[in-house]
Amino acid sequence: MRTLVVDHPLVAHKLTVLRDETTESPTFRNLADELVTLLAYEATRDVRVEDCAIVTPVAPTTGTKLAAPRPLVVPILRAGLGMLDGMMRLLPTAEVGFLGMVRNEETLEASTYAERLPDDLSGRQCYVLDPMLATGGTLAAAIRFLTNRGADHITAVCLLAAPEGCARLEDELAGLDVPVTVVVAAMDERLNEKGYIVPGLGDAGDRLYGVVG
Ligand SMILES: O=P(O)(O)OC[C@H]1O[C@H](OP(=O)(O)OP(=O)(O)O)[C@H](O)[C@@H]1O
Ligand SMILES: O=c1cc[nH]c(=O)[nH]1
Ligand SMILES: [Mg+2]
Repeated sequence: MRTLVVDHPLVAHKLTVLRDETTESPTFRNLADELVTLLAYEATRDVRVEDCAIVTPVAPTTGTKLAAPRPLVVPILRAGLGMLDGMMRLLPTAEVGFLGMVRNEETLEASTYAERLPDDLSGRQCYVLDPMLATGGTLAAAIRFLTNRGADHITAVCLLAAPEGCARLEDELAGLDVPVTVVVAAMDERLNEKGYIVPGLGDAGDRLYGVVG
């Protein structure tokens, strides 16, 4: 597994406002959207492309286009939905599949409550969107889900990660014969006793969409 922390002053600035507890949902949503577009630029560095012939107003030439099959973007509901538009801005022709997953806040185990994905992902490049990589349980399960269906290249785009979650992911994916890259705006210090990222930004889903009971 490859982890890429995007080191850029605009990312750092926007992330700082995002973390601030006084930042309200509308601003939080806008910042998450902008941050993802910045991360997407790095995350798509190895998107598959092929040559194509075109004619400019001056001369024929060989250009580059996204290769078939189209990449699949997979936001993890709920919080990953806040990253979808920002990703699609750079990959407007990608397909989108959905995975609904929730972490039990007592056991910290992730479970899947919804799925709308192609049955066959053979040969597909997948971009998984989830703002928080905390214990890593959710992302590990999502990656397993996609590779069990045949996905052969996974890039996860996250806003924040904890070192403990990255280590677990590395462990769980050790036998996997599929390249996995995690692109993240910042690697935080640690998890607290409740499995929250420190200093983090709190519950990403709640900050985007409000507290659910
Ligand atoms: O790395 P983990 O320890 O598994 O935790 C990370 C998960 O927790 C959050 O989702 P949550 O379960 O709060 O669902 P939500 O998006 O509906 O709020 C977050 O968006 C990740 O999916
Ligand atoms: O810090 C955390 C950990 C898990 N999920 C979140 O939304 N935030
Ligand atoms: Mg949540």
